[in-house]
Amino acid sequence: MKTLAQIAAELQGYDPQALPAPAVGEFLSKLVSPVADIEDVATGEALDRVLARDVVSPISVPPHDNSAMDGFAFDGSQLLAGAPLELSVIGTALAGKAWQGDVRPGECVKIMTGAIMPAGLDTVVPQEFTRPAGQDRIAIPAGVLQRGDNRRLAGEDLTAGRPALLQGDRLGPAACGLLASLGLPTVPVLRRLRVAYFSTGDEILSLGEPAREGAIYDSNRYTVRGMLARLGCEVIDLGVVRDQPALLERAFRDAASRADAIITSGGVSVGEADFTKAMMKQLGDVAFWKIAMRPGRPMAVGRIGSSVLFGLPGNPVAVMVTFLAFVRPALLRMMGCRDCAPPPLLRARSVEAMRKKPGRTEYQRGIVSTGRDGRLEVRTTGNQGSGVLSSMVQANGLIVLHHAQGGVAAGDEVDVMMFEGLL
Ligand SMILES: Nc1nc2c(c(=O)[nH]1)N[C@H]1C(S)=C(S)[C@@H](COP(=O)(O)OP(=O)(O)OC[C@H]3O[C@@H](n4cnc5c(N)ncnc54)[C@H](O)[C@@H]3O)O[C@H]1N2
Ligand code: MOO
Repeated sequence: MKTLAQIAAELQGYDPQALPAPAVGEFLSKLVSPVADIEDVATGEALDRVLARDVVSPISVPPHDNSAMDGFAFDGSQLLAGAPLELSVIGTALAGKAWQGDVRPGECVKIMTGAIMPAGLDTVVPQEFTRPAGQDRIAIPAGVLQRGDNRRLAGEDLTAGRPALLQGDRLGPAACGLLASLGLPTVPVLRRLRVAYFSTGDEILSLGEPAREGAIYDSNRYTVRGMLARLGCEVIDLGVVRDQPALLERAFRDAASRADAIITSGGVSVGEADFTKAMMKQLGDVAFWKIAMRPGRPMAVGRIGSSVLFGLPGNPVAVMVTFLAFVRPALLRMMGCRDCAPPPLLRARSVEAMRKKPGRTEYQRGIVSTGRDGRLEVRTTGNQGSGVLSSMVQANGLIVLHHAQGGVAAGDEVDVMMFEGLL
């Protein structure tokens, strides 16, 4: 386990007081490492879990050559360019009930989608391409078909003995279906990541408490809980912790004893009535960053005991932006994922001008839609204040104005990080 000082020494030009946003990901990737414990779970319960080992196909899928269409199977070597073909229908192959007999030249077998191809046959003509040509006979017009059409080959999806999924794959719905197609009732996965969260601040109210002057309800706890749930993490919700050393110490110690990662919100800036930073410093190896970005400028990172600490700024939008850009990729790495990159960027035409100075990364809340010309366009949600949580509800992506980038004119293309389904 490297100390923060060791990681800092490995990074060129590391300055915690003016950290470019791209350097944050690099730092965090050196700070965190994947969990090691493996458990078997039922395939039906494996959604969002991370594979602990490669899964080698025990069988081929599909197990036999079979038909992709309802139609007639025949030996495609009889197809001659420019010529129609007439065939006698000598039997029927059903899905789950194969045709067993011999099929000679001039003959075909009626076949259903998914039925095993009769021996020696390699081509299927869909029913609607044919016309009747007398008792138990069909005609295939010239030019509608090529040899091999509408036949699915054994093993074309998965081949016995080859890896079907790789260690570190995060199991989405398709991967769960794939495991089931292999007949695997259980799958080895890494244990779920345990993440503790608490909000700090004397002005923060929990739900159920009566409103009072100067106080606001805790929203960060709910956004963080939701974002962690989307990642498939086990959430240890420690609620709101008052700004008192004894309470903060208890919360940090409790979190560190139970969680792989601790996320907090608030108390990482330069405010006066803040014991949060002091307690982080006292209990752990923690750096206090000023990131050259907006929103999400102040952030604390490090370790308390063996737990990784992400001390997010208090502003509700800053919490979500820093989570998406930095915490989520770091947690994915801790979960053992092969792919822990931040969401990919896509290009969209900005319908409005945006002011921006080079020297920091800005994440503006954007609404991406399809323009009249069929191309993607993006508009901002308006007020970009980092306390305006409604902007995150309206937005479907973050417009990323990069570190070195200046202002944007209406009509310019910009990068957008889509977050639908992630946040
Ligand atoms: N002199 C400076 N002041 C500030 C700076 C700075 O660099 N110099 N940075 C600003 C930025 S940027 C941010 S972000 C905030 C971060 O401050 P803290 O992390 O110390 O957070 P707090 O002061 O506790 O709260 C900030 C803001 O967010 C609200 N908040 C906090 N927790 C919650 C919660 N759980 N649910 C909803 N809202 C919450 C809180 O009431 C404050 O309004 O500092 C700036 N100031
Ligand atoms: O972290 Mo702050 O959002 O830049 O207000």
